[in-house]
Amino acid sequence: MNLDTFDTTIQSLVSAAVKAKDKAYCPYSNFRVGASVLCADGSIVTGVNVENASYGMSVCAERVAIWNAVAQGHTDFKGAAISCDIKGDFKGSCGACRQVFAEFNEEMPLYLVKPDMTVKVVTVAELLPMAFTPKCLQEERI
Ligand SMILES: O=c1ccn([C@H]2C[C@H](O)[C@@H](CO)O2)c(=O)[nH]1
Ligand SMILES: [Zn+2]
Repeated sequence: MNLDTFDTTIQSLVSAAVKAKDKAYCPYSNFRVGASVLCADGSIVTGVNVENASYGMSVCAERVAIWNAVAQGHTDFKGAAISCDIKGDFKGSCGACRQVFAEFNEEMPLYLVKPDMTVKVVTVAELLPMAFTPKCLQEERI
């Protein structure tokens, strides 16, 4: 979908993810990712992937965005946008990030953004069916 299909809030969310990508710290993969989350009060918080010489310590843009937002007092998320430089088919977030999104809102729309600024919308539930969420811990147990 074209960006002008969306309302101005989502356009801002998408633009924030694309702009954030410039700050990605990815000297090992050279794979830049920018993410943004839309909070219930309308604020937008961004993240980038942050890599490390100890490769396994690297973290994705999506989780940095969520963690930044939580650190700023937000836990009610209405959507997230993710921008990377892949020109081909849209790519969904990694499994770890899907799980972190599901913690807060399984129905949350994710706006996947390609370099030509076309957007695909998928929900967290579509990317991570049967997620283990906080509700699961309230289920009756033996
Ligand atoms: O959805 C994704 C997939 C990968 N990465 C990062 C992790 C690593 O820094 C680089 C290559 O995997 O891209 C993200 O930030 N988000
Ligand atoms: Zn990830």
